[in-house]
Order: sequence, then C-alpha cells, then structure tokens
Amino acid sequence: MTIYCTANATVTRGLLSPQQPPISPSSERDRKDELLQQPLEFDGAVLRHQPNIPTQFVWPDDEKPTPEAPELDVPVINLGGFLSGDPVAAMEASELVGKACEKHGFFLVVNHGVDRRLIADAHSYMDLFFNMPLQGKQSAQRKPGEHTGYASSFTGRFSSKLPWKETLSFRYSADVQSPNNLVEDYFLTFLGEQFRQLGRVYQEYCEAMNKLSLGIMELLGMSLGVGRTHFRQFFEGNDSIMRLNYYPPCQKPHLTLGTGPHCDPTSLTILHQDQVGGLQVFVEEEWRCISPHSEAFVINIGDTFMALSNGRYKSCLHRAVVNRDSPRKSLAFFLCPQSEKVVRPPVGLVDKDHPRKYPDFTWSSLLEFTQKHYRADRKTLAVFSQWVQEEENK
Ligand SMILES: C=C1C[C@]23C[C@H]1CC[C@H]2[C@]1(C)CCC[C@@](C)(C(=O)O)[C@H]1[C@@H]3C(=O)O
Ligand SMILES: O=C(O)CCC(=O)C(=O)O
Ligand SMILES: [Fe+2]
Repeated sequence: MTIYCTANATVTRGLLSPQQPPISPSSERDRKDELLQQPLEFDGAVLRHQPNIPTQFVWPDDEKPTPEAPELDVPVINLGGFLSGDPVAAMEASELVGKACEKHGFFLVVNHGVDRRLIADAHSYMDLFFNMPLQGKQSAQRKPGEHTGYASSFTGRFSSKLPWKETLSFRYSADVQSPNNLVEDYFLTFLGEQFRQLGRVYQEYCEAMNKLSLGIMELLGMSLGVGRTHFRQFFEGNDSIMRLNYYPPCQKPHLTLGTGPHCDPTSLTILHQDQVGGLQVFVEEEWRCISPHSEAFVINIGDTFMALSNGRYKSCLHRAVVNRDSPRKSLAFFLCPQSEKVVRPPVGLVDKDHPRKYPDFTWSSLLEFTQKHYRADRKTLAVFSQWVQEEENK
C-alpha cells in the first residue's frame, strides 16, 4: 500500500472517544496544516510486497501475534437432525450450543443446509472485487460514520494499530417491507452493471445466512429455557451486515494483525473462512486458533446477544492474524435486530440471583457508538453501557 503523506505530517485524524470533543483547527496555522494534509490512501496490492511495515500497522508488543497458537477444541454441532425437524436432535443441538456459549461463545456447525457451491461462489467472487485496482474499489468507499462500503485499512478512522485488511460491508434486510434485492441493488448502484451477478450471489448468500441464523436463534432460545420462538421472533425482519474480509499477505506478519482483538458488537456472527487459517480466539488466558473447516461455519455470539441473555452467554474476544505467503479471505454475516428494537433480556433471565447486567439500548445506538465514537474492542459493551447511563443522567 502506498502512503501519500503530507510534507510535514501524516494525517492521523484521531478517533473520537466519548470524552473527546470533535477536533477542529484552533488557529490559522492549524487550518493551513489541515488544508495541506491529504487523506491517507493505502493500496493493498502494493503493501503486500513491502518489507518495511508502516508504523501505523505495527501493533504494541503486548498485542503482537504469538508465533504458534494452539488449536481450540471447538464443538462441531451437526444441524442435520434439527433442520429436518427431529425434536430429539434439536434438544441435543441446543444443549451443545448452550455449553459452548457458556464457555467461550464459539462453535462450528456442519450439515447446515447452505449449498457448498454458493459458499464457493461467495469466496471466488471476493477475488473479483478485491483484485480490482484501488480506484475501482473506491467507487464503493465507506463514508465517515457509516458501516457500509469499501474500507482499506481504515485510514481516516484510526490513527494507529491499523488492521491489515480491506473490507467490503453491505446491509442485508429480512424486513418484508424492504425490497428483496437490497444486496443486488447495492452492487449495481455502487459498482455497476458488470457486478450484477456478483450482487445476486451475495443476495442469495445473505438469504441463506438469514435462514441459518434464525435456526440458531431457536437453539439459543431452547438452551436458555425461554422457548424456541423467543429470539427467532426478535430477529424476524433483521437488519444485518454482510462483511467481506480480504487480508493481503504481509512481509512481517509477526508485527501486524489482520483484525485486532475484539468482541463483535453484533448479535450473532456466521463466519466462513477460507483454507488459509488465521482466526484466533482468546480462551483461558491464551490465544487459540480455529482451523479452517470448509464444510463448517464458525458461529459466535456478540455483545448484543450477550445483553439479550443478561450475560449468561459470553461474547468472546477474537482476532485474525495474517501471513507472508498468501491472501486470506473470510465471509462474515453479522445478525443484527431491526435498528430501533429495544435490546432487553426476556423476563425469565432476570431474577434476584440474576439482576439486569446491561441497560436497555437499541442496536442503532450501539452501532453508531462503534462507528462514530469508539473502536470496538474487548470492552465495547461495558464502555457503551456506561455511556448510555451518563447520557440518561444528563
Ligand atoms: C458492527 C460492526 C463493527 C465492526 C464490523 C461489525 C462487527 C465487528 C466490528 C469490528 C470488526 C470489530 C473490530 C474493530 C473493527 C473496526 C474492524 O476491525 O473492522 C470493527 C468493525 C467496524 O467498526 O467497522
Ligand atoms: O477474518 C476472521 O477470521 C475474523 C474477522 C472478524 O472477527 C470480524 O470481521 O469481526
Ligand atoms: Fe469479529
């Protein structure tokens, strides 16, 4: 990636945290400097060959990837019986899901009902987009404060610890009021007619993800004893996020991270990683890798579902590492409720032994918090909850 820096400084527009006021030039000199500064532009096709890693991509010593991460023994849950309507299989699957979610919030699912050709197309079409020249990708450039669009290394959002990745994120809505070709339309609008087929593939992929995630919500409801339909109904008409992650090779992979340590702020993540490997989960005080499994999806619950479960189930810390030899791709579907639905645990999960752990909030407020005020990390929900309380006390 080529860095276009100013003569005297590199743009490092800071990230607004809740406490910091917006940054504005205070003097004529500051204003001139600001005018002189050019936004950072990164080109993945160049950076992958660079032996010298720009400092913004070098992570602090205590966050750098460890050379060898032991494998995490993640439960592999066979959904075949459940999806074919077998009540005993459903009960067994819900118990396995519950055990995983009480422990670290990660599990694998196989016999999930998603066509393997669709998964293969979703992976191969990523190459069509990310192998484009930077200028072509920037026609879908993410706008400040928005969660959709193309982003390369998140320049302009963060001033340090930049992730070694490019991403393309777009909305998927299951709302019956929404057009049923939102995803296809997104690609046509921002990338043009030649991307119509690509848009159709991701439209179909998101529909398959929606169906799978609602099924998993049934298992989560059963495992928490609130009934099979509770969370399924909560997420009917969901307004979710599909993200394509593209991690270029890196000449110094021990200095960088593809995606930094975080808990997903969303409700449920359905991730399909390619065969390169790089996903790591922090369990029992150490980073453990989740090896690729082409027939399986990696499922993890996020902060919003942790709040819905009143903290019974854990949103788990994870990250992605990169390597020197080959690009890595992952498809991440983030299930999110309709934006103004109030996130509140079912009454059955709140009692004198389990008081409320988090305040009521809407997903739109948490999403805005991560896009405009706070970089999602390992404590997003705790900081957000405090922010909500402070806003209420104003
Ligand atoms: C709601 C979201 C914000 C992020 C994408 C989805 C779910 C995961 C979030 C993220 C990946 C957590 C790590 C930091 C982040 C900035 C990133 O590395 O991409 C987060 C995403 C985002 O804010 O764009
Ligand atoms: O690419 C991966 O394996 C993980 C990506 C991730 O955690 C995310 O996009 O939230
Ligand atoms: Fe994540």
